[in-house]
Amino acid sequence: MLDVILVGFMGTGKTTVGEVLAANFKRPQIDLDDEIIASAGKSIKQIFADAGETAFRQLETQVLQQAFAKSGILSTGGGVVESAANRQLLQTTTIPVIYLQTEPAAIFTRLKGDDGRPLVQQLGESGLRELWQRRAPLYQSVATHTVTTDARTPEEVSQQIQQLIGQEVSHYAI
Ligand SMILES: Nc1ncnc2c1ncn2[C@@H]1O[C@H](COP(=O)(O)OP(=O)(O)OP(=O)(O)O)[C@@H](O)[C@H]1O
Ligand SMILES: O=C(O)C1=C[C@@H](O)[C@@H](O)[C@H](O)C1
Ligand SMILES: [Mg+2]
Repeated sequence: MLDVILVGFMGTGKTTVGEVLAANFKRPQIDLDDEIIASAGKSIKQIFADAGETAFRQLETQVLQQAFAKSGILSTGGGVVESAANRQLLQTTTIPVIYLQTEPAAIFTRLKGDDGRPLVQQLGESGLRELWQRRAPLYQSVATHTVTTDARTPEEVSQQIQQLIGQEVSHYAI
């Protein structure tokens, strides 16, 4: 069974925090973007270039559904809430869904120079800000908890999540 699901905009730290939680809990990490890359046999940039965003979203829904049969910490991709079917899955699960919330300014600082996220290149700073505004209520609509990350390190964010989901890291001593 999945322990926890991380959602949030690009650059909020879902992959990074997922790694910390997986290490602390000694559980596997499942990263949906990595699952998509493995399933397609190419990078996200290449999937967008070859098949477009719609095809990418179909793959994303497939790997999300498959992830519910797995065990561990699930880091989603930033656009997982675009699909109503995905939102319904996230809204109806009993697994805690944590929204990592980060203001656009901090996200831009983190993603400056990033070359692996096609939407960062396509949309630029103002387009990304609009996308952030449009998606914010969608993340809220699927989340059981919200953690702000702007002024927190990934380790601090992980500690906060562990407190929220009621598990002490010492129970899982490394
Ligand atoms: N709390 C944090 N403070 C500072 N930098 C961070 C924090 N969390 C993540 N980062 C940095 O931000 C960048 C993006 O992080 P990460 O890849 O984990 O984001 P993501 O939410 O998984 O994005 P995506 O939706 O594209 O998968 C990385 O360089 C990472 O080191
Ligand atoms: O926010 C998004 O739409 C995306 C986020 C990334 O995690 C990747 O899934 C991809 O770059 C698209
Ligand atoms: Mg990620």
